[in-house]
Amino acid sequence: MIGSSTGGKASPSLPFSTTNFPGNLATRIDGNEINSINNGNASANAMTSITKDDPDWKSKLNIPEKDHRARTSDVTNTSGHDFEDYCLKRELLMGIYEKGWEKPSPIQEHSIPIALTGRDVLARAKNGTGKTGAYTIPIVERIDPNKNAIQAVILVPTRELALQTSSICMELSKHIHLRVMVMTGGTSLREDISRLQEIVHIVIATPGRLLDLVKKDLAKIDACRVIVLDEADKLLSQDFNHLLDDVIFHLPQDRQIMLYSATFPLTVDDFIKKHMRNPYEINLMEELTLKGIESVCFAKLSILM
Ligand SMILES: Nc1ncnc2c1ncn2[C@@H]1O[C@H](COP(=O)(O)OP(=O)(O)OP(=O)(O)O)[C@@H](O)[C@H]1O
Repeated sequence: MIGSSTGGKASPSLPFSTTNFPGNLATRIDGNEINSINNGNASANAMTSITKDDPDWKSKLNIPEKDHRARTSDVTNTSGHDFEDYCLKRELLMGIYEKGWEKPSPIQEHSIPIALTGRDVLARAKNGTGKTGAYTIPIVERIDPNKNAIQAVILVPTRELALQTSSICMELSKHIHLRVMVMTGGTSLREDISRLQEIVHIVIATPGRLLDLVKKDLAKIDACRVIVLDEADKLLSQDFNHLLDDVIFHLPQDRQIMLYSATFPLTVDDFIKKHMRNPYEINLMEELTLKGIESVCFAKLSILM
């Protein structure tokens, strides 16, 4: 095992402060309400004052108050990229800036440009360093809102993480007509089935519920070309491991797989070898700084440790 798990999502000691997270819907509304949100409405209202070619669009954004609290080097030690460097849609940039994110964090700098190319990604970074943005930004960029199909699946180990992730995803895409669905165990299956009759572009799910709906042929993921495993170490633990092979089996051959985690224990190796193709590796953990070293396989590192 390369390192030990640092536990779940955001906590007060994490590199980015999280306490004033402006739109933390996950703490205010439950999954069913999230499921029914239509980002399109927010978009229609907000877009009336900013036209597509408006050169002053940035100055008209509704930017939250700046957070002046101290941040650790995990998030400040960047190469100086701007979100605009990645040629993202104007509407997505608006969502990013209105979330209060001025510049990409290191994991976002490493991940976004590669993920945008469709290549598989294997990323290791501490909790709270912006991993969610590192994969949701390229996913939102590549979704076609006019196509009525599940185009991306984000798998997480718990319902709480699914809700947190969906709230970030919806905030970032609030100016785009995207439909995000949370699909987790412990909720009404019937409501999920009825929600699936409507348009869904992005599914954020725990593996068991997703697989259940896929096997019943209610959730169709045969056109889904991107899958993310967030907290991949937990998803590929013995509890879930067997489910993941099954989920991947239902995806098209031509798909992108991205793994994000603070740790990559040996249990992840099998999955990487079996399903991933020449993944681009990112490792931002201090004890394994790989700056300037290319193609170092996590598997080899784990043997050395
Ligand atoms: N580029 C950015 N600029 C400023 N704040 C950011 C940026 N990216 C993410 N954040 C904020 O940092 C906090 C932590 O981000 P996030 O939850 O994505 O981290 P994470 O690495 O996914 O953590 P975990 O592994 O615990 O899920 C959130 O409040 C998020 O809004």
